[in-house]
Amino acid sequence: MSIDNAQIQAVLAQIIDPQRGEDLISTKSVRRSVVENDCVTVEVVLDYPAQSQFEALHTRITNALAAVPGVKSVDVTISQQIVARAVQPGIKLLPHIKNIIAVASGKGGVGKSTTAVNLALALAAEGASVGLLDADIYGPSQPMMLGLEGKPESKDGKSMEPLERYGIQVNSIGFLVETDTPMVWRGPMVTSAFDQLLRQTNWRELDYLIVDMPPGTGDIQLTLAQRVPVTGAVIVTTPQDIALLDAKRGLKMFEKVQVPILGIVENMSTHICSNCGHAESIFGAGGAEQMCKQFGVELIGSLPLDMSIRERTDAGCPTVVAQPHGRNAQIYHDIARKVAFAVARKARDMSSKFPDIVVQNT
Ligand SMILES: Nc1ncnc2c1ncn2[C@@H]1O[C@H](COP(=O)(O)OP(=O)(O)OP(=O)(O)O)[C@@H](O)[C@H]1O
Repeated sequence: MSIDNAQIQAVLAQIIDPQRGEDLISTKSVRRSVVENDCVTVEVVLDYPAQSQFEALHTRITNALAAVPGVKSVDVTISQQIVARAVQPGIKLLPHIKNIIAVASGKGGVGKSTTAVNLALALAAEGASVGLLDADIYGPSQPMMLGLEGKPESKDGKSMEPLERYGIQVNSIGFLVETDTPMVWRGPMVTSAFDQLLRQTNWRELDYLIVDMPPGTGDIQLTLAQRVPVTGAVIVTTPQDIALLDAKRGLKMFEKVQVPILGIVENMSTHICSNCGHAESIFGAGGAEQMCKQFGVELIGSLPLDMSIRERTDAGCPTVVAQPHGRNAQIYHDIARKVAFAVARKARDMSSKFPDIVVQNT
């Protein structure tokens, strides 16, 4: 008796994507399945970056299908395709950038830039095309965190080429001004500098652009959140009450401009003693979790206050590349996965499918 495609689909519906906890059929990951003369061909396309998981998934699918009685051969291909998701109503996507993710914090110094750079590197490590825009106009730290110096090249005198490091494209206000120059920028100047960095950089086909936002929730941040097509925001906080209070303000600001919160990262949640490894909640515990419950958002990761994070990041080699198999890198990878899932769960962007409507008096 020959086998049919319904049997194959039924087997695929039993295979759970371990990253996601959902089966391959309900996540619409099976792009094509064909049975010809009892030979099975299956094409799986994941909508989030997961290159490191391809091999294991390939083996599982192949073994499951090969075990179906009557199957002569199995040919499985796995790839990933990240698509542009919907942004705030009325704002158009930027060319060459599929998804912009803002990394924000209500308060300065909580580890927003450290989280942003490690998030960008973790997404890139899974095969995504990633850019990092350092919009922290008051204190750009990405050049130092990535060990990058120099100015972006300009081929036409108008636009800039992003710099590259560890496989990600980068631009920062820090490349354009002397880093030790005190910057007393007024609001409108800040937003125009940000606009230039965002729109005049020749980003090359990005799946994700991670934007390291300036700290705070004032007019500048609000303007940025309003005029940039943002897929979602990640809010970084520390466990102290004061930081949480500011993080709540940040959360409300994004809600106000209809930018969804993809998750909250609690940084410096426990202190790890570098001598004995003892963990202690010196800034308090449970605050971020409570805040997430209150606002119905996900706590997507907690990083300890760990000297190695500061040492690596401040030395220009962030944790995800410096210690890729370490515990902290795994936490950043986990955060990146959750961010990518949250993005993938959003509706696709359809604005490019509609023509611009021009109203004319004739
Ligand atoms: N989990 C951590 N453990 C130890 N040190 C950390 C951790 N996270 C960040 N740091 C260090 O804390 C300092 C501040 O971090 P970072 O610059 O990322 O904060 P920020 O919120 O972006 O600050 P700013 O408001 O100035 O932009 C840096 O020296 C960084 O290396």
